[in-house]
Amino acid sequence: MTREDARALDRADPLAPFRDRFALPEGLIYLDGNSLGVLPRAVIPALADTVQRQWGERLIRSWNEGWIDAPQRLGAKIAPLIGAAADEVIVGDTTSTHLFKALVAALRHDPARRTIVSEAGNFPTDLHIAEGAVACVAGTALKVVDRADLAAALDDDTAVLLLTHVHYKTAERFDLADWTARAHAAGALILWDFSHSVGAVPIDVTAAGADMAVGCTYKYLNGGPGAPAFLYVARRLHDALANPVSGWMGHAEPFAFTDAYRPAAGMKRWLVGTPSILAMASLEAALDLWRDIDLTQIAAKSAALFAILAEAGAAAGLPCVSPTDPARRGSHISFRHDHAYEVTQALIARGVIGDFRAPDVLRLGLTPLYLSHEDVWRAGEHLRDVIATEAWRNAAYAERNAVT
Ligand SMILES: Cc1ncc(COP(=O)(O)O)c(C=O)c1O
Ligand SMILES: Nc1c(O)cccc1C(=O)C[C@H](N)C(=O)O
Repeated sequence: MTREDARALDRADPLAPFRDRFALPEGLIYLDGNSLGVLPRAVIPALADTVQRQWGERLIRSWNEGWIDAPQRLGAKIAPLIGAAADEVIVGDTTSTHLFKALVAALRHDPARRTIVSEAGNFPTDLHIAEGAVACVAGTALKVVDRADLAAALDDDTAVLLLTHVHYKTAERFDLADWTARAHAAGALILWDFSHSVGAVPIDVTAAGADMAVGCTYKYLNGGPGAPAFLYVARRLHDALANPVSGWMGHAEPFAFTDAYRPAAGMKRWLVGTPSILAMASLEAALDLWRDIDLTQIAAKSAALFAILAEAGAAAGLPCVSPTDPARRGSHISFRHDHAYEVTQALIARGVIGDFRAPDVLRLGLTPLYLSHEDVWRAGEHLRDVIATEAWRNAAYAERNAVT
């Protein structure tokens, strides 16, 4: 791949016009959109309006002018990105909180089933929250096994299988329909974490028959730091599952101010307390970008960007830990190196922002909406140079940051 080849791909790229809709810092090649997405330009006026007019002028009246329905309205905007119906998704809280609510609900669904099954090496919060959930439901347990042992771990004691669709470190992707069917064959529910797949790969929860899913919105959906997360529950389970964090926003009549809790119908029962409207406003403006986007174009461009870095990594002699088959991975590429931390820092010093995941992974996010093929080609050239010249052996690059 030459720079000219990359430029030719950019000229033919149907997603190229979206780049201008993001405030990309000058001179930076940003390969960390899988951790914190770039600021969409539309967020700036949307936040200004929310602060100055909605909060500043309309004040409390704004609750009746769009704020109170924001969780459902934003859920309906996320729904097409995961193949759900508009009324099957709600936005609010964090991914961690949604995981807790969904896991406890699943454990209480069928008291004869007492186990959560999940994967060793899953993103830590998923396992930590699962640990917390079983501690809250007497007689239940968490079974964490290697990926190769997951199928054998499912049995008639499994209440719920918790899987992260795309692995945060390696980018390995579970087959959504296949693993949903396996959980169902064992009589269990399935809960998917789409944090690394929503906006990165096509998802169809309806076709797969998935039960529940959660996901964060600050990565590929560019909702902003700490943007509210989403929860999907299949409509057939809406009445059957109960939110254990029974707050007033999930009440059937929050403004009746009654003492006793009575859950709302549909997804509204999964709400807890007052949502952060400023965070919702930022996310909503970011979600509106997705209205006209064809996810198959996202997948095709992601594969093309991956191929560029895979070639550069191979030329540098770096082992790639991400699957070679695009259908079996998400939208980042990870390489192994004994000094991956220092390599990451050396790249950052050159204006190529990726991240390090302990103990030895260099992770580079490929966000088709705002990266050009030429950006990624240039990142590949820097990577080759940092490895070939051993530029990473600079003592300054070994100093550890709090957030890596
Ligand atoms: C798979 C996965 N789940 C959950 C989270 C985060 O959860 P929260 O937004 O609650 O911090 C992340 C990343 O931060 C993640 O990669
Ligand atoms: N959520 C994050 C945060 O609050 C600070 C730093 C990084 C993050 C992340 O998103 C980490 C990310 N989930 C990962 O896959 O590593």
